[in-house]
Amino acid sequence: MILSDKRILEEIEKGTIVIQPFDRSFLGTNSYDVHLGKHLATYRDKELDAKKHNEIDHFDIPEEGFVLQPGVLYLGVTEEYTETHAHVPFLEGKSSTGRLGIDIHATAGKGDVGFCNTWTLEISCVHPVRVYAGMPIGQLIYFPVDGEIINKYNTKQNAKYNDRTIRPVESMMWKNKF
Ligand SMILES: Nc1ccn([C@H]2C[C@H](O)[C@@H](COP(=O)(O)OP(=O)(O)OP(=O)(O)O)O2)c(=O)n1
Repeated sequence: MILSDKRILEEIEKGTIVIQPFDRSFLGTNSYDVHLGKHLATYRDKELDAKKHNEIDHFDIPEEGFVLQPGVLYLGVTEEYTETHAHVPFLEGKSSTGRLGIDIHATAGKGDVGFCNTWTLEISCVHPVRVYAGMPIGQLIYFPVDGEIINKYNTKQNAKYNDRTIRPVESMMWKNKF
């Protein structure tokens, strides 16, 4: 089951879903459109190491937009700060971004119950493509959860991505024990 537009509005009313800023016109039939924040980042090193803290360089998308290049992983961020306390949020692409050859996440679209933050986007493209801050980039959909949650994401010790930020956050894989 996926929450309908009416159910998303009800959950926002209750405070179990928070989307800031919120604009009613961005609500779809069963989704909410999120927008590309102005902050992007790329990894500093050409070769990444999953065991190490790979540093990123931040930069802003200028007024005239920024041309994404194929073969580069860009970390982006949603303009929207979200909280989801009772449902599982999923970040999905939009058909219109997909049709421009833009991917907005690499393998991980699922959020956790209790996730409270902006969403980091793992952006890649097929063609060089100019993107703009504030453009619609993806959509959030919400699934009800079956069963009680023992570890909410915001209380879990290893909730690595719950510190509020307006900039994209690099991989914290190095915090995992392996
Ligand atoms: N493209 C994405 C996908 C998810 N998230 C957020 C929402 C999730 O609640 C949180 C953690 O996602 P995962 O559980 O997939 O990540 P990890 O398992 O790597 O991290 P953790 O150990 O913190 O669960 O990151 C995000 O910002 N951008």
